[in-house]
Amino acid sequence: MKLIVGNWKMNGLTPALEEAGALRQALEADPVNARVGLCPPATLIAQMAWKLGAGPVELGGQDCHDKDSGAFTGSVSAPMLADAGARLVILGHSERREGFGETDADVAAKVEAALRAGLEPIVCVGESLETREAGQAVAFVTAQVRASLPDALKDRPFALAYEPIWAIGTGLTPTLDQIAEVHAAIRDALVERLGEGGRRPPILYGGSMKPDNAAEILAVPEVGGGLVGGASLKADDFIRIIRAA
Ligand SMILES: O=C[C@H](O)COP(=O)(O)O
Repeated sequence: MKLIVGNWKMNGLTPALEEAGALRQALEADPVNARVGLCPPATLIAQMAWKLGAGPVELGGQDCHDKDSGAFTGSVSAPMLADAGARLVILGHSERREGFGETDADVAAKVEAALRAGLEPIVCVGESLETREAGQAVAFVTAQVRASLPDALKDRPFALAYEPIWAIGTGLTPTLDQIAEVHAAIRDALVERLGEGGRRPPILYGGSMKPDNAAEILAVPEVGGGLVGGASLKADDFIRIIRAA
């Protein structure tokens, strides 16, 4: 079963709760064979949890601190996300790695915090255009996988997301062969890092996934779902991507 997760990033005020309600209604009226997650801004999680109830949409955060509590002004902890109603949390998104200087070690510490709070992490990796053009995409991304996943993930539910930075919000996407190549390499790195275990964490694709390209991307081997930014903001578009799964 594919996992399709919407990441609203820093978008969404109270009226946007209606989009979440519309998503729930559509999925209840016509259920899908997919797991669906939605990661709104932290300010909306608690209200959205009431709106979504125990329905088909799981809530997530977009980041968390690596400490459970303390003097960290402005930060949100993993227990706070869980308390508000989240079950998932996106970690290591390139907008955090690039914009806030998060290292692989920082991401690994946040993954441990998420697991302590009972959250399911979605760990993001992805190369810049410069790295891809230098022929280093696979080496770069697999190095991120090896360094961002702590031992604590063994036998715990989690997902990875491959998001080429140059495809995020640009309308550009890699070819299906390029997606297949990186996803296969991520799977190998994952097995090398954490062993086969009993589970097979999904590897999501993210970066300009839209209703009209979702089906072909989701059919690529080792693409276990999607991490959707812009196209998750409107329930109609997001539902079309979910149904493509
Ligand atoms: O987390 C989502 C990704 O950054 C993709 O964003 P996008 O679908 O707007 O390109």
